[in-house]
Order: sequence, then C-alpha cells, then structure tokens
Amino acid sequence: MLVLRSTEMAAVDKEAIELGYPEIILMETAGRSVAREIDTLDELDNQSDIYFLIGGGNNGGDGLVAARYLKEWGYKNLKVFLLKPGENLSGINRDNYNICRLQDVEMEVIDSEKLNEFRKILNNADIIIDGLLGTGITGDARGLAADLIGIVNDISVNVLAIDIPSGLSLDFKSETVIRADLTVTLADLKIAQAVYPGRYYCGEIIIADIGMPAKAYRKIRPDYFMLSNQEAARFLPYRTETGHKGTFGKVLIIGGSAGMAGSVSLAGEAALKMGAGMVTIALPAAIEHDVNSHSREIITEALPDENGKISLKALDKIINISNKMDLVILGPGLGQGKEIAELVENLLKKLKPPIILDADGINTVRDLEQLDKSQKKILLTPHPGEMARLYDTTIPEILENRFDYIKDFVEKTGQAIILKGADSLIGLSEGEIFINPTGNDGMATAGSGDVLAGIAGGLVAQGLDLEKAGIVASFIHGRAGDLAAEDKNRYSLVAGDLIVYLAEAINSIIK
Ligand SMILES: NC(=O)C1=CN([C@@H]2O[C@H](COP(=O)(O)OP(=O)(O)OC[C@H]3O[C@@H](n4cnc5c(N)ncnc54)[C@H](OP(=O)(O)O)[C@@H]3O)[C@@H](O)[C@H]2O)[C@@H](O)CC1
Ligand SMILES: [K+]
Repeated sequence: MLVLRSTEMAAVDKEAIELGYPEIILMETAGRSVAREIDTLDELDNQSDIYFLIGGGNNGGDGLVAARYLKEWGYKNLKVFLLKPGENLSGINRDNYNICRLQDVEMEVIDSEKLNEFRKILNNADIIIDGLLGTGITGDARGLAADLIGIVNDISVNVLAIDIPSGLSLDFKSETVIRADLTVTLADLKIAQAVYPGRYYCGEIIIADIGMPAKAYRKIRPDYFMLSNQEAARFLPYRTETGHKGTFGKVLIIGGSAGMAGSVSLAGEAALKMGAGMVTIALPAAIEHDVNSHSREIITEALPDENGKISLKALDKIINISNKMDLVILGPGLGQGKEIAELVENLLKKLKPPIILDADGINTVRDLEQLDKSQKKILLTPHPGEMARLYDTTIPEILENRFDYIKDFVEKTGQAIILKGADSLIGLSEGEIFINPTGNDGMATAGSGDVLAGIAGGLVAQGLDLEKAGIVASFIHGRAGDLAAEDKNRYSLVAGDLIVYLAEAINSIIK
C-alpha cells in the first residue's frame, strides 16, 4: 500500500476536487468514517461523554461532520469545543458548523484565558476526538493549539485522532504532538505516522477508505510503501505441489568462526523453515562439529581455516560450491580482519548467485564501489551501526537521516538494502522505500539479524527476487517476533524464538 507525504495527500485531495469530486462530499465521507469508528468502540455507549477539539482547518471540519453523525445516531453527551468562533470558519468548515447548529450539537468556543478550567472539563470526557490540526500544519504547533495538545497529553483520557495526531509532521522534530490511542487516518497512511517517532504518537492506526478515486493519484509519484498482510501473501513464492528439493532452491551460507557457530545455524534453520529445499553452510573446519550437532537438516562444507576463521585459501572451493546454489548468504559470524576482507572482496566479484550480504560481510566492505553497480544482485542488510561504519559516520547521524542514506546507497550502488531498526526500511534499486510495519523491541537481540537473512534467503531460493524477498522477509521476521512477544514477553525474546514462531507467522499471512 501507498504511504504518502502530507504534500502528496494534499495534491491527491486537490486533484480529486478538480476532477469533480466536491470537497464537501470528501469531508462528509471522511467525517462519517470517523464517526463510524467511534461508534464501534466497545468502551463507549450513547451516554458516553465524547468531546471534540475542533481547529480551523479541514481536520476540524471532519470532526464537525463526525459529531453531527453521532448526534443523529443517538449519542447524548457530545460536546464540541472550537478553537475559533464558528462564524470565523471558512468555506465547507463553516457549512458544517452551520449544519451542526441546525442539529443542536452542543458547541462552544474555547476561552484561552481559562485553560485551567477547560482542563477540568476535558478530564470528564470518556474520549477526546482530536480534530485540532491535520496534514495542513506548518511548523511546530503554536498558540492555543499547542496549549491544548499539552493539556490533552497531561490528562489521562483516551484520544482518537482524526487523520493524524495534531502537531505531527515528519519534517519537524516537535514533541508538541497529541499522543493518541487510536488514529483514524483518511484515504492513505502518511509517512509521518508510518515511521518512528511519529508512529509512537498514533497508537493503533485505522486507514479509513473515503472512496478517493484512483484517477486522483495520477499526478503524484509516491516512493514510500508499506506491505499489508494481503500484499505479503500475494508476494509469497508459489509452491508447486509436484516440487522437489531442487524446485525449492538451494541456499549457501558462508560464515561462522570460532565462538560464532550459532549465527550460521540460525540463518540456516530460518532458510529451511521458510521453505528452502536445501541449505549448505560453508564454514571453518574448526566449527563444523558444533554446527552439525545443532542442526540435523543442514549440510556442512568444511573450509580451510586460520585462527578459527575462514582462510583466504578457501576462495576457490567456495566458488565451486556456490555454482550449484540459487542464493548465497555471506557474512553471519564471519569475523573480521584483513584476510576476511580480502575474501569478501573476491567473493563479491566472483560469486554468480544473488548475494545477501549480512553482518561481518558488511563490516568488511571498504567502499560502496565494491558493491558492483553493474549487476543488481546484492541485498545488504545492515543495522544502523553497520551502516554508520559503511558511511564512516555516527549512528545518530544515520538514524536522523535514514531515508537520505538509503537513497544515496541505492543511487551509488544500484543494489537493494534493508536498514534494520524499530521500523526497518527496505530501499529498492529503483528508488522506492518500503517501511516494515511488523516487529518489536524484543527482537533487538543477538542473532535476530541472522534469522532475517535466513528468511530472505529461503524466499529467494524459492524464486522470489532479492528485493521482494527483502520486503517479505522483514514482514515475516517482524510478525514472528510479534507472535513470540505476545505469547512470552519482549524481555525474554531470543533469536531462536523467531525460528520457533516462523511457521505461525507464515500462517498468519496465508490463512
Ligand atoms: N486526505 C484526504 O483525502 C482528506 C483530508 N481531509 C482533512 O483535511 C485535513 C487537512 O486540512 P487543512 O489543509 O485545511 O489543514 P489542517 O491540518 O486541518 O489545519 C490547518 C489549519 O491549522 C492552522 N495551522 C497551521 N499550522 C499550524 C501550527 N503550526 N500551529 C497552529 N495552527 C496551525 C492554520 O490556521 P492559520 O494559522 O493559518 O489560521 C490552518 O487553518 C486533513 O488532515 C484531513 O483531516 C478531509 O477533510 C477530506 C479528505
Ligand atoms: K488531528
């Protein structure tokens, strides 16, 4: 699904109106959708105190429509608090204000001199409907709107935000933003609410279909996307009933070092549980026994080693093995050092199958030139630390400018990337960025990345291209983490749990 910038959403809105969709009907549909969501909340009934905060823009207009519908549906205790007098509203907002008056919706203008009293009033609400500011905000929230945001966040009343929590925008770093429990977003998800920290302010997000015509999108060129469950199911590789091991692909994992046998095992098991036909791990001879004793279904290929790591002497043997493979995962537990860096450099040049470059595989890359722009065949899976090293910068710098770094990486290398994090971003070679909606902080645990690489590898082995595999693997990986955290908790989650819950995660998508 699309994830739009506020400016793109506004352009779609404008185009719909120019194409002949009357603005007042758009607002009517939007407001009614909001009312419908309020009406379905279990904790409310028609005696509940539902208080609306209404700003001077169309976000407030949506709120007025919602209030009017709830009144019609028998809600008795609605109160509408206006940021400015209804007579001063313009256009369709004024129209909706007038209709509310006709229908005797209780409305009053907020007295900015009596905010202490107003706080007490708001405290009596069962729910506050936030229609103060929407996507038309410019700069950080100011004036009375900012004061009201402060008050709402200070009292403990549930908040439903219309479209976007008031004050939120991706472009500024303001903390004057309503912390909503539920956000009913109109037409499309906005980028500010799809990624952290914005996502944190939205609570649960419901996307309300307001019947925006497809033609209204023709002038925008969106580059942000998010996978829905349905889309994830559609992306999954088809499994033919008559398939055999070969059909479902062969994954080669190159990695492991003394003390780091677990990483390759985790990646291998994840690839198998994702459906790969066969997994081979090429590893230093010194740890072959460890891996064999962990994983019965995995084939091992012992390589010449030095100091517990794969030796450069192993290069030809690895290339030989890799020729029979559909995909290579290069890097888990590989270790670092000059010889490893040389090995990786050579492998990147010589390996024929597509490569998922992970962990130490990434750490040994000296500059982006090594990632061969001529062929699209590498999926890089760095966490912010690995990305910072790649760009010779700091982690905060990467975190602040994630989208820019991904765009730069894709432009310079032509390869795909998963920048891991609370909301992993997947940058594709044509410039699109997918934001991953699944996952939780419990997954920030050793080995979690190895499992992700393994899932992606299993998908590529079954025929998915590297880029789609990156998107779907992030989704499934996060879902496995969410299911594991739900059954256990976010403290105790370990990477092995992600593999245990992989089948359930896939079920949650296909069933
Ligand atoms: N997506 C869709 O398809 C549809 C979208 N719709 C809805 O339209 C909404 C967007 O509406 P919008 O453009 O009128 O802007 P909105 O956010 O309500 O407020 C702007 C007002 O706030 C003010 N203001 C600005 N910055 C401020 C600040 N920093 N601090 C304080 N105040 C500030 C500014 O007032 P001014 O200061 O200029 O007097 C201006 O009047 C959108 O979120 C959705 O709810 C639906 O109706 C139909 C379908
Ligand atoms: K709002």
